[in-house]
Amino acid sequence: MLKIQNVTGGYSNNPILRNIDIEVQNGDFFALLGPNGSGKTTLFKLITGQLPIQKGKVLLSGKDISSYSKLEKAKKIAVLSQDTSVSFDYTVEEIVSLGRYPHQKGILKNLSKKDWHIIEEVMELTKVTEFRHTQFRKISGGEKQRVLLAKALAQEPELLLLDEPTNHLDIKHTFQLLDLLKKRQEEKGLTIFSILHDLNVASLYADRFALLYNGSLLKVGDASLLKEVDTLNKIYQVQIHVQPHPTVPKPQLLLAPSLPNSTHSTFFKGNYKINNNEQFVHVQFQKPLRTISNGMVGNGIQWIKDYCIFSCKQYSTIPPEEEIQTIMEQYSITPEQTVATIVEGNIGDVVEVEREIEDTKILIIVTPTKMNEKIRGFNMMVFMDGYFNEGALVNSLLIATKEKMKAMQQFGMDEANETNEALYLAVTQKGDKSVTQRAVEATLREMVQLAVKQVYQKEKVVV
Ligand SMILES: Nc1ncnc2c1ncn2[C@@H]1O[C@H](COP(=O)(O)OP(=O)(O)OP(=O)(O)O)[C@@H](O)[C@H]1O
Repeated sequence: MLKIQNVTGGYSNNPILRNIDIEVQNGDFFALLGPNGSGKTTLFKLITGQLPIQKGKVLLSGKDISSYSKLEKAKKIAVLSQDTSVSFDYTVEEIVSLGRYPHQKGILKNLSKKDWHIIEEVMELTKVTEFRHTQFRKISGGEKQRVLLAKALAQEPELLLLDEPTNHLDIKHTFQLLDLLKKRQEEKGLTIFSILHDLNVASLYADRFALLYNGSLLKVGDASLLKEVDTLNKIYQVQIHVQPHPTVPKPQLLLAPSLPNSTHSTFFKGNYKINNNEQFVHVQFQKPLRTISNGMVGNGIQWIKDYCIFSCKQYSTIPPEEEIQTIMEQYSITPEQTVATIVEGNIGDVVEVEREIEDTKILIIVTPTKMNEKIRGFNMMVFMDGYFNEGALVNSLLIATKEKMKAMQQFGMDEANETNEALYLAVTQKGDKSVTQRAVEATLREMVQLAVKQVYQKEKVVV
């Protein structure tokens, strides 16, 4: 549909953009990304003919774009730029009807029945019908944006060029506008080429992406381009973390403030305290840790400061969340960053095991759940002072579980024991990213074994 071939160009003799090659396929939603000043608007202007191309060419449906007449071009391309100013004092409806101009026939260029049908349809789609008779200058920036989109759609273009179309829009209208464009793309095969600033929004809607940096094309590709964190960190100069969207199969970026980040905290020494008796264990840290857990409250992956296990004689019919809330109130534990589980039986004394491997400190806190003075299960909290990605977190969780089972079997307990056991694994996310997972794994195994053994020794269980 649109082929940008080795294009160089810019303002007078200053070629802002150099050797740009981009191909936009028929029916694609293509997002042009890049930081401020990277040349996105300049490229836009080179395509629309507002700026002369110094080298290379732009092809539209295989034909040099400069060989199209103005009217021919207007039948194929509609442009929605950032400039929402309009020279005359038109009403909204008049502006939208201007979009039909390239299709009007005859000398008088009157609007036909079909033209009116399309005008009504696009005004409905963009939700501007209600102010159709209002002067364009009297509506808000976001409403103007929608009216100009209606005008662009009234043109019935094959290709829609958009320069940051969501600039003036709030979240609701941003998503409404992009939903509308996506529908138009899917139902009518509209090809969309849009400058977008918000990488997460771009990820949700676009099929292909181009990344401009300093006037050069850095990357072209599908959504996996947004997973190239090192490239994005470099060109946007912010700390970016990528993660999958929980319901849409697209990546989403999380940004971190560039505040001083201490390499390693000394979080084990004096930075946590343990309260423990037969009814509960409460491990409290001064700062939250990224935690993966099977808690009844605060489960999944969350930032947690308070790690609780409460005991009960027998599970009641009250939902555990409510029961936990009551218990937490009783002990004055705030619920904001808390993970908590209720287990059946009494809670035994805690055992703490601490190690350091390759600069990563690991602390394991284990408590047994007991019934009739017999150990029925083990609750385990693993704290690690280092950076762990999600794969490493899941892996560590698996190792801790497996090793606990093995240790329990060595002491004659079988896994058929149907008690609820708490497993919390927490990391500080500080320090060097390249913790050698293998070394951590081996240490973790040894620590879990030791912790379980010490619980048996403490509880004076004879094997
Ligand atoms: N009219 C102009 N005359 C000369 N240079 C210009 C002109 N407009 C922009 N530039 C320069 O061209 C470079 C690219 O600007 P451009 O507007 O294309 O960037 P952009 O990627 O669209 O940025 P933004 O995200 O801020 O809109 C900038 O260095 C800018 O200073």
